[in-house]
Amino acid sequence: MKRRVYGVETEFGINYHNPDAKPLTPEEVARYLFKPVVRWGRSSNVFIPNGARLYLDVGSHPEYATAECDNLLDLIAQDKAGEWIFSKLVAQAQQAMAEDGFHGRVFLLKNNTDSKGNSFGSHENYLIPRKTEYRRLTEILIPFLVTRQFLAGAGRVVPATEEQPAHFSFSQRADFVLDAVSSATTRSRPIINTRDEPHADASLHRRLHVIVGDSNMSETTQLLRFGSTEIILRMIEEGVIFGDKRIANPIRAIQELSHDMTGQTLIQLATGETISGLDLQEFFLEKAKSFIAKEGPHHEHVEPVLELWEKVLTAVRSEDYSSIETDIDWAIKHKLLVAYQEKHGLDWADPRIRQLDFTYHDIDPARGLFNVLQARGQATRVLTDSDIGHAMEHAPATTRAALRGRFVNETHARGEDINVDWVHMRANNKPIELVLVKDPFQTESEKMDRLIELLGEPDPDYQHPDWLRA
Ligand SMILES: Nc1ncnc2c1ncn2[C@@H]1O[C@H](COP(=O)(O)OP(=O)(O)OP(=O)(O)O)[C@@H](O)[C@H]1O
Ligand SMILES: [Mg+2]
Repeated sequence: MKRRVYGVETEFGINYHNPDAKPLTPEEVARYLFKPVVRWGRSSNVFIPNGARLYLDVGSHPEYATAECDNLLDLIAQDKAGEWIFSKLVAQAQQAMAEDGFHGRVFLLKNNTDSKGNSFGSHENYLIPRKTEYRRLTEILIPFLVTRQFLAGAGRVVPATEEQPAHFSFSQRADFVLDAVSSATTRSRPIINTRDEPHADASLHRRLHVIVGDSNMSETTQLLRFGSTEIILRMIEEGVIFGDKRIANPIRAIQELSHDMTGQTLIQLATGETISGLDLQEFFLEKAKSFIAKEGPHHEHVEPVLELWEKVLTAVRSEDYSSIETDIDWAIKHKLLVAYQEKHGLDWADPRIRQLDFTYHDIDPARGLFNVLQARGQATRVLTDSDIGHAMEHAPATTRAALRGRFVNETHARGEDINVDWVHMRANNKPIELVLVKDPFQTESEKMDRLIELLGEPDPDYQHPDWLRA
């Protein structure tokens, strides 16, 4: 596929610091967070004007799933827009709680594990042709994903256990992965989830669901994460021969590699061969470079992604991270934590260091440590603030999300009761069939035009609530 549809889902962690006698549970805090959402959309599971889905599942991990994007920068902007929307919802929740006599502080964290050892995800979705042989795809993709943590891990302070002292690891998520491929997302927590829900014409397409990734704060890291994976997918689809790189025990490998910051841990392949994690990832980079040299780049971000990919592997190999300490989440975090340790004479086991790890992921623009570093120019960007503001209010223009965005805008401006999912849109009180958009690239629909005409005049005073505006 030269033009691909992507989407990313983020589950956020909630922290509540509670000075009151009667504590609020994370579930109760989540309910405060979603009050304005329910007021606006009559549900805690809504599609918003930028085409994204915002919802509160069982438990207390609010989720934001971006609209379908066909361009990496759109994808990153749509994902960041989710952080900005939730940060407005946090401020509103904080106020509503204070009015009810609760004086704690709410923190929404875009990370993948909490202090109690729970894990929550960041799921990537890639449109792939149905004809791609799925088994071959997973056999190539899993060794790539097991070693992708060098490129896109968000870094984690790992508390001491009986076997190991406290230390820093590449990945947030690696320790919680339990399976290579599976159709369950929570129970077995696989690298690739095989549940077959294409949200598209199933005879043509499949939606590849990668659930092993860390949530990223850094825009540059996101570019490398999604961009490198997309290049590998393209190569698989073009029939590039990778040889047999299956890892004998992918779960053990992903965990061991995460904890060795040299990248030199040896892993055993199914063929019996052993190879270091770094050499395995380097193999994919070299393959990608020669493929692109031969075929040419298929979109404008291919070359920058390859350059960044090489830069990161060189840095890991030299164990000198200075060339990537503004680009890659784990390296940005590592630099920050090491500087703090040196200044205060602390080690990895100190609870203050662990706290800083969490605070790195706080989505609050003024309080979150990543956001503070970025504002000071210590994290490189691929977007501007106005790109993100735009993505809060506008769906991507080049996928069916454009139709969904238009539908949500037009119906809310008329107070219509609606029903929406990734492929369907319906105004419940209008006697017209639902609009069905199975093609993720479709941006026009006559049926939608007719439906909107039927709706009559919009309320001239209608405005989306503040949390949906930049
Ligand atoms: N055909 C498609 N190809 C690739 N990505 C898609 C396609 N259709 C939708 N997406 C993306 O897939 C994601 C779906 O998010 P959603 O949270 O609804 O996931 P799910 O896996 O269907 O369900 P759940 O999270 O409830 O288990 C969104 O980011 C969306 O943009
Ligand atoms: Mg989801």
